[in-house]
Parts: sequence; structure tokens; C-alpha cells
Amino acid sequence: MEPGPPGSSGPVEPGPCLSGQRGADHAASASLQSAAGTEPGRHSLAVAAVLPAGGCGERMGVPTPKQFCSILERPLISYTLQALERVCWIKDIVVAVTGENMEVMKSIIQKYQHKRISLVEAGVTRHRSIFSGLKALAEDQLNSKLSKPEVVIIHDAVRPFVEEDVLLKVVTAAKEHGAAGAIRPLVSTVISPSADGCLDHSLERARHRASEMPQAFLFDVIYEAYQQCTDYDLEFGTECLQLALKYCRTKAKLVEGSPDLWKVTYKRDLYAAESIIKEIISQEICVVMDSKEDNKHVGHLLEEVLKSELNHVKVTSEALCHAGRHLQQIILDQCYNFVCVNVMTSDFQETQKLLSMLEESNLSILYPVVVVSVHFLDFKLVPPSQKMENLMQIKEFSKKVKERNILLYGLLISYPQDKGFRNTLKIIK
Ligand SMILES: Nc1ccn([C@@H]2O[C@H](COP(=O)(O)OP(=O)(O)OP(=O)(O)O)[C@@H](O)[C@H]2O)c(=O)n1
Ligand SMILES: O=P(O)(O)OC[C@@H](O)[C@@H](O)[C@@H](O)CO
Repeated sequence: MEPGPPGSSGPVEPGPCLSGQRGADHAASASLQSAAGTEPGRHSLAVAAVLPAGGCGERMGVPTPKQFCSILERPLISYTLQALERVCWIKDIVVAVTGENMEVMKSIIQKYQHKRISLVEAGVTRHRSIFSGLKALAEDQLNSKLSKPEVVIIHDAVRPFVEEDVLLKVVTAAKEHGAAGAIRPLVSTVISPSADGCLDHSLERARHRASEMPQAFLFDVIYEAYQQCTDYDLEFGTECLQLALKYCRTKAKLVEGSPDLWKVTYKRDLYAAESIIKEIISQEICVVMDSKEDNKHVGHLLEEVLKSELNHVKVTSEALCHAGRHLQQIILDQCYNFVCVNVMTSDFQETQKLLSMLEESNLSILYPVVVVSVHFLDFKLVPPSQKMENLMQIKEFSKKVKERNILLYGLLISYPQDKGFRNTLKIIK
């Protein structure tokens, strides 16, 4: 078993959370944590997670195993790790990868600064990979930072949209029932074919459900089940809940999961995952204004226009001069889109200050950050050609910051002074 990278032991502050409705409601989270006995402070339940990530992704139809396929230039598995890292009460995350992908996995952990991760060798089937992860948790190996958890979550590495609330629900249910798993309504009816390839019978769709992930188990239950199960189970089984039932007579509690618990299996699922991630990170825009007091109104006007134009997007504004407090907090709260307003400055020094803050914050490690540097120009005072010349610097600068996953765009708005700025913004609308 590969120990995790330095500093990977023990729960750390929750990782970056997605803003907006996808973050678990804190009140609900607190009450669920209390029920699960995982709330901070009190003797909390020891919870670990096992992520099978040793598949080859045959149905994806590409050479790269799907868990390492990129979404917005970042491997799919990194999104799943980030989702689990956001949950501070999951003490250890054990990822099962093949030997040939061990170095790739280590580089992903390093590059995206994932914590609490330990790596184990995957098996030739998903059940064998999971078993490998459970063994790592079961044995207090000498050099291991891992200790046996009371409850273990099992979650496919290719299911990136998992939220704290469903994890809490399955852990709470597993603590009480011994096993629990997320389920979803069936999208298609399940039928049983006869030997001659014709319909034998169909299952009543309303009475059946699709078994999804995450699942959770009392560690001793699922570990015992894996130790008891046959090679046939390990080779051809697809359902951990069934192993708990068959070998430990433990009836899993079924927990209704949200629609986005689906597993990335086919190429279309990658496209769907990318559009969901883009939607998540486009939920907030921060208008960053000039430091000069008399120009702050420009930013507020722009904020008004954006609010009226973009109904479902949270628009905030902040003056760069208060950067030490408010803007840092906005960055920490995971805003990924910034409109930097430069009214009087001849170049884009305000934008440069913002870019330096963003680079220091490492915000763009996980998702691309978009910065639009907006420049207002009264074309009667300064010929647009001269302003454009200044702005061409942005092009050079944008190449540099792109290496840090920051996408910088320049926007020049030239307006006649006599018409005033408010009218110009109406024109922009
Ligand atoms: N020997 C295996 C096979 C699968 N998995 C993991 O189990 C999860 C769900 O399995 P599946 O979607 O079937 O992944 P693949 O087996 O890679 O896909 P395919 O069946 O298309 O090859 C994935 O995270 C996959 O990496 C694993 O850890 N070890
Ligand atoms: O069967 P696959 O290997 O594609 O996926 C593995 C599991 O995610 C799948 O079987 C769920 O139904 C959960 O048990």
C-alpha cells in the first residue's frame, strides 16, 4: 500500500466547496452529522472511504482509462477526490489503482494538492479492487497512517457529483443497519430475455430501483463479506450490498439519491459531466472595482446590469483596495469568475493586482478562473487605437496566466463622455 503524500493524514479543513445550491445545507449537514455521530468535537464516528479506480473504461472507447480522462483539463478522478475531501469527517480516502497507473495517480494528488489519500493496488475486477482497499484499512500496518474505521464508504472514482448530504445519509443508515446504499428510479424497464433471445418477462419498473453509489457499511460487515465471498462473486459480482446480504445477512438500508449520482461510463457522460461542472462554477461573478473611490460607481453600475441580465447568477462586487479582507473571502468562497473594472488607469494595473491575488490563492488549481479586464474609454479623449495598443499587453499577459489555469480576457468599452456611462451600459445590454 502506498502511504498518502506528506500531510495527508487526519481530516483537514474541508476542501474548497462549490458555492450555490450544490453545497450541503449547513443546518441539514449539522443535524445529519449529529445523527451519524460525525460532528466535530464529540467522539465522532471513524469514517473512511474506498474508491475503486482500477478499471480500463472499455465502454468509454478511448485509450485512457476514464477515471483519468480530462474534464476542463483536469482528470475526472480529481473531481471525485475533491468532492470527498470537502467532507471533513471522512478521515482517510483509499484509492485502488493499477500498478501501471500508480505514478499517474501520485502526480494527480501532488498537482491538485489532494489530502488524506492513500493508494493501493487495484484488482482485475471492481470487487477485487474494493477488497484491496478494505484490506489496507483492516490491517494496522506498521508504516501506515490508516486505522480501521467503524464505517467505510465505497464510492466509484468515476462518480464525481457526490455531495455531503448523501454521504451522511448512507453513513448514518449504515451505522444503524450495517449497510446502506444510494438508489435511483429506473430510467428504462428491466427485462429478462429467454435462451432464444426473446422476451421472457419484464420487471415492473415502479417496484425496482437502480443501485448507485455511494454505499456505506459497518467496516466489519463488509470486510467479513469480502473475506467469505467466492471467486465467482469477486470475478463477476457488481453489487457490494448483495455481498453484505449474502454473507453477513445484513439487509442494506436504501437511500434515495439525487439525479447527479450517475456513473461516467460512456463518452457522452464525459460531455455531460463537463457541462455540469461548467454550470457549477459559473454560478457567481465578482465585479472587482478600481481602488479610486470616485470610480466605484462604475463597478456598481456594471453589477446592476449583470444582475438584471443574469438571473440565476450571484453577482457581487468588491473594491480591490479592501483586498485583504473581502476579496480574499470571495476567492476562498470559490468564486471563479471576475470582471475587473479599469476606468482611469491607462494600463491594467488593477487587473494585475487581482491576478496576483488569484495566483497566490491557488484557486485555479481545481477549476479554471475567468477574469475579464474591462476598460472604459471616452473616445473623444483618447483615440481607441492608442487604448487598444495598451490593451494588447493583456494578450501577452493572458498567455502567462493561462499556465496557471486563469483565463484572462480584455474588453474595451469606448463611450462618448456626453452620453454618460449609464447610457453606455444600457447600450451594452
Ligand atoms: N478492475 C476494476 C474495474 C473497475 N474498477 C472501478 O470501478 C468503478 C466502476 O466500474 P466501471 O464503471 O465498470 O469502470 P470500468 O470497469 O473501468 O468500465 P468498463 O466496464 O467500461 O471497462 C470505476 O471507478 C472503475 O475504475 C476498479 O477499481 N477495478
Ligand atoms: O457494474 P459497473 O462495473 O459498471 O459499475 C459498478 C457499480 O457502480 C454498479 O454496479 C452499481 O450498480 C453499484 O453497485
